[in-house]
Amino acid sequence: MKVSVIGATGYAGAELLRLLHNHPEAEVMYMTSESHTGQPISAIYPHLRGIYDQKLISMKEMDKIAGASDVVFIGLPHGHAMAVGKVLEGKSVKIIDLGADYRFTDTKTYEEWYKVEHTHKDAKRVYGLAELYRKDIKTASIVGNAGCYTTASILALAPLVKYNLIYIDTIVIDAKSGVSGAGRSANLSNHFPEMYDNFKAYNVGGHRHTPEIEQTLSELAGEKIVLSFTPHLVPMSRGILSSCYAKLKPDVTAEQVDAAYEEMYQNEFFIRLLGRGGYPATKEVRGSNFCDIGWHIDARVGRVIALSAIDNLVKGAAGQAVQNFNIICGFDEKMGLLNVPVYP
Ligand SMILES: NC(=O)C1=CN([C@@H]2O[C@H](COP(=O)(O)OP(=O)(O)OC[C@H]3O[C@@H](n4cnc5c(N)ncnc54)[C@H](OP(=O)(O)O)[C@@H]3O)[C@@H](O)[C@H]2O)C=CC1
Ligand SMILES: CC(=O)N[C@@H](CCC(=O)OP(=O)(O)O)C(=O)O
Repeated sequence: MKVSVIGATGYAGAELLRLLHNHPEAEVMYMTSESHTGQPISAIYPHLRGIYDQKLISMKEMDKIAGASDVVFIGLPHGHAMAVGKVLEGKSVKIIDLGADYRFTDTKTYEEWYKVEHTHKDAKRVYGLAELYRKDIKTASIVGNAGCYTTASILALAPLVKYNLIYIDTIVIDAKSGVSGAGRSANLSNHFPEMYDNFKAYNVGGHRHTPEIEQTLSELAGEKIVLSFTPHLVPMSRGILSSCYAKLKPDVTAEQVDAAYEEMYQNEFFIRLLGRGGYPATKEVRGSNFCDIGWHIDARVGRVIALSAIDNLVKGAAGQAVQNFNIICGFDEKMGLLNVPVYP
């Protein structure tokens, strides 16, 4: 399959190139950048030297890109993928957007949280969280790859919601991310002295991943879920650890909770269940497409605490995009994604 990467100079785009290099069925045709057009990608990312030395082109050359590609991956900041989607409309090219433009079934919610007008409202899109929407992704033309915090949090909570084990109005998510989650463009919070040896929450009560998590969990529950989500910035490069709390319904046993996780994920290669009492760690998934999940019952207060760890750039972005690519192309879902986590 011929693929191109729009926004190849971002952390997500570069990670995608790393994974595509190991994909036996993917051939990278074009990669784009607006600020480094004409330069080889390896001049921006020296770790790609000798692997990808082709020159970056502008996404203004979209006709050329579309003509040469079966699938276009988009790694642009939110608000920018819609324009690409519109240009590619009607062409026989599938889109996998790593940003948020195509993640919402209700574009009003997108506009409300992202403060951007949605200019491609009628696009038929599928939410790109493979473990839950695999069947729809198979035939999709536009996949809105799930977000990073959302992937970790939804996967940790889904069995509890699906099997009706918790009070859905008691969900609290406390998530922590490495700094690469904020992208490569520097802002003050990513500046080394601000971030290093520091640990802080941000966007409390208003992070834009809140409605994305609510959208999927509500679909699973069959009723509207609202929840609290608090993200934190941790001084590490990669990784997300999500700690999710909820009140268990009366008489729900620990064994029922165990059975829910096992039943829901028994055939999911990328979900590694650490079981009741398990402690996932970001380093144990680093560089891989795995999502590790453990859960605990705090019987004293009647709560379940589900913990999940992912690499934000892999299962939270580029790896998930490749998983979705495999699904829409009819390949084995694991193709190009069998790399072992990098440890220590
Ligand atoms: N980082 C992560 O962990 C995750 C990121 N994502 C999503 O992936 C997308 C890319 O994120 P990430 O790689 O981290 O971001 P970066 O800031 O690292 O990269 C952004 C990319 O977009 C391009 N770009 C920036 N502004 C514009 C613009 N105005 N017009 C056209 N191109 C532009 C840049 O190219 P140029 O060379 O031209 O400057 C660069 O290639 C975002 O939507 C993000 O939300 C999703 C999940 C996780
Ligand atoms: C640490 C950090 O800053 N993370 C980003 C979220 C990651 C991201 O890129 O958002 P999407 O998954 O929606 O694409 C943030 O909180 O804005």
